[in-house]
Parts: sequence; C-alpha cells; structure tokens
Amino acid sequence: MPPPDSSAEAGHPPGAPRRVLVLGAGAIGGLLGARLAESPALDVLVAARRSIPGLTFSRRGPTGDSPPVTVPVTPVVDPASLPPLEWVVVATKTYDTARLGAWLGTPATAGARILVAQNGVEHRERMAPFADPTRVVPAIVTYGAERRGPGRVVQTLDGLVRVPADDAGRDFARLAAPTSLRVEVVEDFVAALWTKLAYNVVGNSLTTITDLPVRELGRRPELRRIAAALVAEVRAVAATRHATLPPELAESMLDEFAAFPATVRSSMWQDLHAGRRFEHDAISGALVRVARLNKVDAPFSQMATDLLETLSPVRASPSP
Ligand SMILES: NC(=O)C1=CN([C@@H]2O[C@H](COP(=O)(O)OP(=O)(O)OC[C@H]3O[C@@H](n4cnc5c(N)ncnc54)[C@H](OP(=O)(O)O)[C@@H]3O)[C@@H](O)[C@H]2O)C=CC1
Ligand SMILES: CC(C)(CO)C(=O)C(=O)O
Repeated sequence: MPPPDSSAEAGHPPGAPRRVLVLGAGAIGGLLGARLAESPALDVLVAARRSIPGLTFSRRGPTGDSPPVTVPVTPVVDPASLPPLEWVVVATKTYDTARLGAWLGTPATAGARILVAQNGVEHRERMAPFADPTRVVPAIVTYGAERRGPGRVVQTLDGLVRVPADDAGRDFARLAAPTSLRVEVVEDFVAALWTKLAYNVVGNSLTTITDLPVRELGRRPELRRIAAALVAEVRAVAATRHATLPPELAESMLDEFAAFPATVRSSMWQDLHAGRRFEHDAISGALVRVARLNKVDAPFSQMATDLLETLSPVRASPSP
C-alpha cells in the first residue's frame, strides 16, 4: 500500500476533525490520548480490550495527584465499528503487539500512519506483519505514567515523544503541535533509540530486580556500578548498529535518575506489582540478541534478562 500523502491531510474534508486511534488504554496510551484530545482539530478514539467507562487523566505532583480530569475521547472495543483513521498510536505492551491484527487489519486503519509508542528498538519489526514500513513511525516516550484502574491514568514524570526526522515523523509533530504533548523531531534517531534502550535496560531491569524506585539507581554506589556495566554493554552493541552513544551516558543518566521524585516507578516495576508479564524480551533481551549476532559480550544484560525471566509473573518460556 502506498504511504499516505506527507501531510496525511490529502482528501481530508476541510474543517472536519482528523481521526486518531490510540491502541491501548493503559498508562502511555491514556497519557498520549489525553494530550492529543486537547486539540480541537482531532477526534481521538481509544481502543480497549474490555469496555472502559471513559478516560480520566491526572498528574502526580510533590503534594499528591491533581484532581482527575475527564478526557473527551471515544472508547472503542469493537474493531469493526471503527471509522476511517489518519493515525494509529500503538501503546500496548510490546508482547501484545502480535495480537493487534484485529485492529490493524481493518479497512479503517488501512491508510493510517502508525506511531509505535513502545520501549525497545524493534518497533518496525513488530509492525511488519501489519503495515508497510513507510507507514510506521517508531517513537521514543520519555514521559512516565501509571494506570490506576480501567481508563484511569496518572502522569508521574514529565517528558516528550521523539520521532525520526522524516515526512511521517514531522506529520506527527504537526498533529500534536496544538496540544501540550511535546514532540521532538530527531535527526539521529537511531542513537536516540539506543540511548532510550540504555535507560530501560538500566531503569526497568534494576528497579524490578531490586524492587526499588528509579531514583535509588542513581543514589546507591553499588547500583551505579552495575548500571555503568550495563550501559557499557549497550554502548558497545549500539555501535554495531551505527549508533554512537556518549561516553558520559551512564553518569548523566544516573544523575538524572537520582533527581527523580521518590514516586517515579518504572513501567516494569509496575508490572511486577500488578502481576503482569514483563517486557524484558524487548529490552535487555533485544540487547542480548543483537550482541550475540555481532559477537559482542553482554554478560550483565544476559544476567538481567535471566533474572527477569525468573521473576516475571508470566514467563516467555515457562519452566518444564
Ligand atoms: N508506563 C510508563 O511510564 C512508560 C511506558 N513505556 C512503554 O509504553 C508501552 C505501553 O506501556 P504502558 O502504557 O505502561 O502499559 P499498560 O500495561 O499500562 O497499558 C497497555 C494497555 O494495552 C492494552 N492492550 C493490550 N492488548 C490490547 C488489544 N489487543 N486491544 C486493545 N488494548 C490492548 C492493555 O489492556 P488490558 O488492560 O486489557 O491488558 C493495556 O490497557 C510499553 O512498551 C512500555 O514499555 C514507555 C515509557 C514510559
Ligand atoms: C521512566 C523510565 C525511563 C524508567 O526506566 C521508562 O521508560 C519506563 O518506566 O518504562
């Protein structure tokens, strides 16, 4: 299928709202849906597996959560009921992507561009069964969020969404421009993607294995040492993918983590406490896969992956 016109507005009736479907009414889907819904030019639909009462959004501050605000989005549970869409934002966990065919195989999504708002580095590969690569926009999300219940989302950390500097990335930036969603178009997207992988290999793995808030990784010397070893592995593996990560990455990341409020928990830590499957296969697991392919040693990442596989409430490969 040819990609939509670079503005994605070709054939769009003047004045009519542009339709966006957010796939997954969880923490990041709720946050992105809430912010995009601020634009009067957008009609935002949120897809859920089970019926949700609507979407409420609040922000965590130093004195607690702001009062929840009801967000003007339309929840949908039936893919057959979708109207034609211009954009789809995929905000499910990575391991749920393979089952998105019911949504991404409908005529309504056939011409849409797909922003993949997930962690990891294999965004395009995950979308390969559903869409031509030219329709896929990998995204890096640095916001932090939690879901409190069906359709109840709290932002825990301010951040932004990074997209590649191509037509589709710029189109998403334009789409979000009237809203408070911060979107940055990045020239060296591959380096940005591997930098975010380093944040997740450290931030998600170590908080989950140790059951600690993110900021403790920057505040405890023994955890800083382990984190530095993990980041060194990510840098070495990233180089095989032509991504140059700065030598000071571990120090700057850990200083950033140390300054986080105590209430910031990683998404994988949240999964541990909610009894959900971990995304380690897409994070440290992806790192180990690329390391092996390129004959780079990554023993710390292998150990993190093995520990997370052991701890995950739902295993990728169940014990015999
Ligand atoms: N949370 C965070 O702070 C951050 C998360 N990320 C990344 O964002 C991505 C999303 O994570 P997060 O929002 O935390 O995850 P959540 O588990 O909070 O949300 C995922 C949502 O997707 C829904 N879902 C799964 N499959 C389907 C389907 N077939 N149809 C409709 N809905 C579906 C789930 O529904 P159900 O409730 O039925 O399971 C759930 O509501 C992950 O890759 C994560 O690593 C990135 C940066 C920060
Ligand atoms: C906030 C951060 C960086 C923590 O590792 C994250 O991306 C996540 O929780 O998935």
